[in-house]
Amino acid sequence: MASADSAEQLVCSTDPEHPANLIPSLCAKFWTLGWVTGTGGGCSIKDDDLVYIAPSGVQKELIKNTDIYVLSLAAQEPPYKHRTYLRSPPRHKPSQCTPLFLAAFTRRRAGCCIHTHSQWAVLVTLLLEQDRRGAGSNVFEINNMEQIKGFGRGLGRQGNLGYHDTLRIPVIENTPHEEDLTEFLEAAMDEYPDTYAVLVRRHGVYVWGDDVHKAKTQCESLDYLFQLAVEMKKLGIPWISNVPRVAPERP
Ligand SMILES: CSC[C@@H](O)[C@@H](O)C(=O)COP(=O)(O)O
Ligand SMILES: [Zn+2]
Repeated sequence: MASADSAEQLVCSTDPEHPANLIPSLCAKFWTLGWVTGTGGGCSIKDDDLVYIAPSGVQKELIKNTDIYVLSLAAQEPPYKHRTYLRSPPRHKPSQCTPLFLAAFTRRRAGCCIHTHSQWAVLVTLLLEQDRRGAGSNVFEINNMEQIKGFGRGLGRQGNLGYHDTLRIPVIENTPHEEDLTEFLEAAMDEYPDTYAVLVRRHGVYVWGDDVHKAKTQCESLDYLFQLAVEMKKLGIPWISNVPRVAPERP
């Protein structure tokens, strides 16, 4: 661990964009959306080699910068089960989501990963569970929706998805302990190399992005689409439609 002074400096900044300040302010916003309620959910930010992590089992909307754990990614050994920290506040433990956040940082070169317990995400996994008819039910698919344009095409690919593209978000089964989700999340990342999110059945969703802005806007777009999908299901409207690709004729 770093000396007490240097460990403090890792989280003390007057810059609101500093990760140790951003995690508390983002979590406070996410709480108002019902994403991190009752201590569930959270987010983590990677800045160069440093990873900033919230404490476990605390009210996420009340976190302070001094509650934040910090580790050096380069100093960790895969599969990241045993981790060493540059800054480790003694009052708590680092988030149980840490190995899942690290999977997004190492496998997807993400700069930020958000985990929500949004009820819309959970409902989508329940609807897919009910519809289970073969392998297709382990993926959420939707097309021909403007908000799909809020998603990147995938790691190393330029631009965003188009209106007619199909957005696919894989679903993994929940496990009794959060850390045990890691290998299933990694397998879903391998199977869907372009995805920026993985749903967890009856639990929530992990969403990441190249930076905080992209992770946040993709998470917002996804939550919008999950809510829309639940309402569409109630109205009997399919998530995949065959809207013609030709532009309508001008009047
Ligand atoms: C309401 S408890 C939820 C936890 O088990 C877990 O799913 C979670 O999202 C948050 O874990 P935490 O270790 O508090 O960061
Ligand atoms: Zn969770």
